Amino acid sequence: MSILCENCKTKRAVFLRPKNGSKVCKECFIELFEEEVHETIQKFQMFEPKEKIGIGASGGKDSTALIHVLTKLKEKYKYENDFVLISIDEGIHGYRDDSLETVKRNQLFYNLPLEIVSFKDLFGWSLDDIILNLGPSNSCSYCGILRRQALDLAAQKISVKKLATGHNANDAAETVLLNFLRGDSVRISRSSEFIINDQNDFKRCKPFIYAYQKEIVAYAYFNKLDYFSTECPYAVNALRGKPRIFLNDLERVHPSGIIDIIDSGQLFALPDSSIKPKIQKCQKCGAVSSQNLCQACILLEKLNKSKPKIEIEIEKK
Ligand SMILES: Nc1ncnc2c1ncn2[C@@H]1O[C@H](COP(=O)(O)OP(=O)(O)OP(=O)(O)O)[C@@H](O)[C@H]1O
Repeated sequence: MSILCENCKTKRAVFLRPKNGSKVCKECFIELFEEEVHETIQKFQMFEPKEKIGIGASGGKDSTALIHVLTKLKEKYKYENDFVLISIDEGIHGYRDDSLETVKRNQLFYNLPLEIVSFKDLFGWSLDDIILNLGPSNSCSYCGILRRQALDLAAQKISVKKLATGHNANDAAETVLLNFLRGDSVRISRSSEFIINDQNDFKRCKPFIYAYQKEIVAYAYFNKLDYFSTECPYAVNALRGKPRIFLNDLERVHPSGIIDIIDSGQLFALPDSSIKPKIQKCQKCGAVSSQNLCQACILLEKLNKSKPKIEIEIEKK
C-alpha cells in the first residue's frame, strides 16, 4: 500500500527525510529543500543585493547541488546577485582533473563564468608533489590549508566579496567533533559558523549549513544533476572519517543530533577577551593569520627548503 505525502497529501511519498522523519513526494521534497536553503540565506543575510557571489565548485554533489539551488532561487526570488564559479585545481592526478571536467559541463549548462586556479601556478607545488615529498599522513591538512588560501586569492582576483561553499550540516557537525578530538577550542565555534568573516572585505558563507548530506544526495538524484562522485584518493588518511562514522550512526537513532552538535559548537564561541588569538597579517603574504606567518607560508617554507635535497637525489639516480 502506498503512503501519501505528508505535505501535499495527494501524491505518493517516495522519500523519508533524514532531517525530521517526514515522508514526502519528490516534488514537495524539492520545494521544501529549496525553501529551507532560501530561509538560511535570508536569516543570516548571506547575500547583500548587487553583490557578486563566488561559488566554490569542486564538481562534487554538494557544490553542484548548490549551483542548482542558487540558480533556481535567484530566478524565483529575484536575487540581485551574479554568481561566478571558482574551482581550485589542487593537482590530484586521476581525480581533480576529472572532476573539473564536470565543473566545465555545469558551467555551460548553467551559463555561469568560471575561474580555475591551480596550486601549481599559485604555490609552485601540486598536491601530488607535496604528498610525494612529505608523505600521505597529513595530506588533508596540507590540502585544506592551501585550498583555503587559493580560494581567497581567486576570490580577490575576480573581486568577489562573498564565497558560498557546499559545506553541509554533516560537514559542520564533523568539524565540531574533530576540533573536540584535537582539543582545538578556538576552532570549535568557528566550524559551525554560517558566515565566516576572514577579512573585512571578504566573507565565506554556507547556505547548506542546515542541509543533511543524505538530503543533498536525494536532491541531486531527483534533479538528475551532473556531478562527480569519486572519493579523493587521499581521503583515506583523514581523521575526519572517525566522527563521520559516529555521526552516521547517530543520525539513524537521533536525527536532530547533527543540528544539536552544530548548535553546541556555536555555544562554545569564545568571548573576544579570552584566549582567542589576535588576528594579524602574515608577514610574508599578507593573508589574515593568528601568527607572524600564516599556515600556508609555513607549509610552503618547509616544502621549499626540502627542494634542493630532492633535486640532488634525482641527479644521483
Ligand atoms: N577544489 C575545489 N574548488 C572549489 N571549491 C571547492 C573545492 N573543493 C572543495 N570546495 C568547496 O568546499 C566545499 C566542501 O568541500 P569538501 O572537500 O568538504 O567536499 P564535499 O563535502 O565532498 O563537497 P562537494 O560534494 O561539493 O565536493 C565544496 O562543496 C565546495 O564548495
